[in-house]
Amino acid sequence: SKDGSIGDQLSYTITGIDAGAGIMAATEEAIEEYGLEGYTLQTSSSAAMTAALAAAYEKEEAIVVTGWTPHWKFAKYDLKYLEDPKGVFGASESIHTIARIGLDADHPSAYEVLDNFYWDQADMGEIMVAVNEGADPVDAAADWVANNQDKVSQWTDGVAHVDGDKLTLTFVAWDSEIASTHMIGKVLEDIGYDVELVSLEAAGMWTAVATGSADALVAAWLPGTHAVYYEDYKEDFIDLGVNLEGAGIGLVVPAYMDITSIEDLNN
Ligand SMILES: C[SH](C)CC(=O)O
Repeated sequence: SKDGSIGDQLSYTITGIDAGAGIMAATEEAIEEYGLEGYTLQTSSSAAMTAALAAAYEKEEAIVVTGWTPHWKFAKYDLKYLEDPKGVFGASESIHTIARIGLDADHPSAYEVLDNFYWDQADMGEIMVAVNEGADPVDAAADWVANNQDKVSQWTDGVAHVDGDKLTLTFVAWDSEIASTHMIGKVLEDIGYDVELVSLEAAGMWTAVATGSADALVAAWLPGTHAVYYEDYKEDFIDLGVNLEGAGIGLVVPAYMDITSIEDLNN
């Protein structure tokens, strides 16, 4: 192609995020399975990845990132997932809510709201886009909750309010989880909890709930992406089920790149 091989254009680099994210393990597996000669997966963060994407897109340069849906990048840029014929990145994922053992006895109202929590990609997207456009996540979450009382009341109707009980939610600073965690934290505050949000790496997020040092997380990507963490801790938490469906992970490139499959990275 015009500027040497695809690998040359990409400097044989896949632009990743934080090391503990499941998508990073999946990408390492893809490098193996597809025999991506000479490629390295760059570890950074969700924010650094989106900054690199913006810079490349601006100059119509080649880039391949570890990408996921829902995410604001698909609204902002013309992007595509590379086909994954070997199915390394799995099929559709759901995001689950995970509670510590004992939460139902200690904080029944929080447990009930977390168990009821379910929303869709458009809901999450509203908060993600607002944050990407400069809003503080606390404000973007509060706006969404204020504007979506019909949906929120389905989670909170009939749930007893509390008076300042302390609650800790853990998450990883992925744009999707910044949105969901701030939102459900605001809902829990509105029924009286004093909510602390703790941002950790993926392993730390899971460990905190599994050891009971945190109360819950709404950031479990299953069945594939967080399978390792789910298996590690499966006796030590309560899976409250799906809070968002139709999620997905994979390798993502700008539409201007003339490749369609992960296999084309070897061209
Ligand atoms: C980056 S996705 C939101 C989740 C994951 O890969 O662990």
